[in-house]
Amino acid sequence: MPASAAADDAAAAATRPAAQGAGGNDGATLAGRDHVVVFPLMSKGHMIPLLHFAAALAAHHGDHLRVTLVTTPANLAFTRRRLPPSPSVRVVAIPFPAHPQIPPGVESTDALPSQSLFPAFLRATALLREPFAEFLASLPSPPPLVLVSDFFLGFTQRVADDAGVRRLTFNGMSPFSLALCFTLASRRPHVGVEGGAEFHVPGFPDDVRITADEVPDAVIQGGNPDDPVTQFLHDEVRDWDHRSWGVLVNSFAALDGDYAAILESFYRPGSRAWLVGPLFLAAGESPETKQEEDDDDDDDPEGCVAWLDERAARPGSVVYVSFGTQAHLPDAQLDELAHGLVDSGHAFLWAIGRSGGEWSPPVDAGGDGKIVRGWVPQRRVLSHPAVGAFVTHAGWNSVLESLAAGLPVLESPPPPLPMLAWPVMAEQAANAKLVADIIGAGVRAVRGGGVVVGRAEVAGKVGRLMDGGEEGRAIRARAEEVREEARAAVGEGGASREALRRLVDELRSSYVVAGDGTAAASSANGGSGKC
Ligand SMILES: O=c1ccn([C@@H]2O[C@H](COP(=O)(O)OP(=O)(O)O[C@H]3O[C@H](CO)[C@@H](O)[C@H](O)[C@H]3O)[C@@H](O)[C@H]2O)c(=O)[nH]1
Repeated sequence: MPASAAADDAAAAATRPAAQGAGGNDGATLAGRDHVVVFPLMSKGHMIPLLHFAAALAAHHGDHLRVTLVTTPANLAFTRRRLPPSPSVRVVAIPFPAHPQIPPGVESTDALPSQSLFPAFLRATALLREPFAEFLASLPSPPPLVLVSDFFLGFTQRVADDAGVRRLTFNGMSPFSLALCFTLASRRPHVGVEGGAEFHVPGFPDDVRITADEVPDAVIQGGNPDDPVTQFLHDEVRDWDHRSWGVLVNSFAALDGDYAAILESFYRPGSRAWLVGPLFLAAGESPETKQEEDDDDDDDPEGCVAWLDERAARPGSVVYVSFGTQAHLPDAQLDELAHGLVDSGHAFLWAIGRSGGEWSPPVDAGGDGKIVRGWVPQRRVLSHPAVGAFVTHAGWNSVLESLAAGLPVLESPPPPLPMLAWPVMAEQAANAKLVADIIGAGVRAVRGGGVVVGRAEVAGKVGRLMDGGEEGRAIRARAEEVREEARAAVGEGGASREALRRLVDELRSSYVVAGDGTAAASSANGGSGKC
């Protein structure tokens, strides 16, 4: 273990001489692997689902598996709050590497002073390779059953290979969006297609048609060799991610499992996509949800729930607005959004976070508009009866949380919220397509390179969702069906619960021990197969 690493408890510091190695290919170490190491990217949209994955393992496999969550010191408090107080789960912190462009103490993407520092942040995380390898080597024998790590942490594949440990990659996206982004990036069917013209994506169902302005930014940027994130992915991720033993996916078969096979085709032969979500439901009653019930002030520093409680007498009267933890809108767009919300005539709660910077609203909504720059307990907000619609950037966690709002805490939650899906960056355009056109759980904001969505569109679409008309009712009914499918997926015998059980079983049986006690398989992650 690195000398400077902090451990959650004394047991976490258990070490063994490096000479015993973590290679794991001697017969004795192959049996009895019961340790899962989880290493999320330090970015809320990526961390939260993996914390829920750790909680799900503890809830359903805690009697025979141990989980170690790896993070950095400034993320410890956030991490601990979301993990169950189970003896089978512990947290280890590795110091965040010094980097000339990243201010000391900034260890999560949402704390970056500017989104332009995201590439530098990623470069800093790549410096965790050595301390992480030391940590893995310090673990007592036998080596871990699996390393579950974010795809941005490409070095973890190399460390896992060296240690003889299988690696599951996780990037927080849905099978639909991953399949779409990978196919567009490799086959490029969008190239040369004029503005509004529809085209077919190879391998996708015939009735799924895409237009050029729906192509996710991640694909557009990926085609630009000067883009610093593209360069990082090229240098540190691409050749490693596709060698993973499998892909952990925060979705469920009934929602977009049809795209899993396309996704799998981009990984080494035999690699499987494991749909075990929605992870916040698979985690069950976590400390997080219990805190939610206890009205924990730390999780609601701005008093959002109390503000909504004051409006509880008018169910469905508030629009909730959030663009997640990474998207930044230009001031001109924030102005139009503010005007549009006020013009809609509905009360709104807007979680603007740090992305609001120094911006101040050009219109005064009086007591009917609350703009919040601190943390918002989003899952509580989404299930609050006063809230009637969700204006969202369509980050995948937000989409799932909206579709399954109210679960698992409320037995009979209010109808899920119709979404105005307003993609800003990354794969969000694909999520918006799924939400609005394929699932039918919302409508989309018109987007397009640099185009500001105008106040009239905001007011009009919010009005359509809030005003109790046929469209809003149909969307709610569709979302309610999806919520029941999500509930069933994580329940006893459900597709996601079963996938988690099979994942654990297959990982165990994948470490084959020959009759003489030696390893029958020498490559933990299936050789050098690169797509
Ligand atoms: O004040 C806040 C802010 C965020 N959240 C939570 O933070 C998460 C945010 O995740 P998400 O909605 O997916 O948005 P991003 O943080 O923007 O997510 C990034 O990661 C996602 C998963 O890979 C991608 O889908 C997005 O495009 C990418 O921007 C959700 O669980 C929210 O509930 C809160 O609870 N309170």
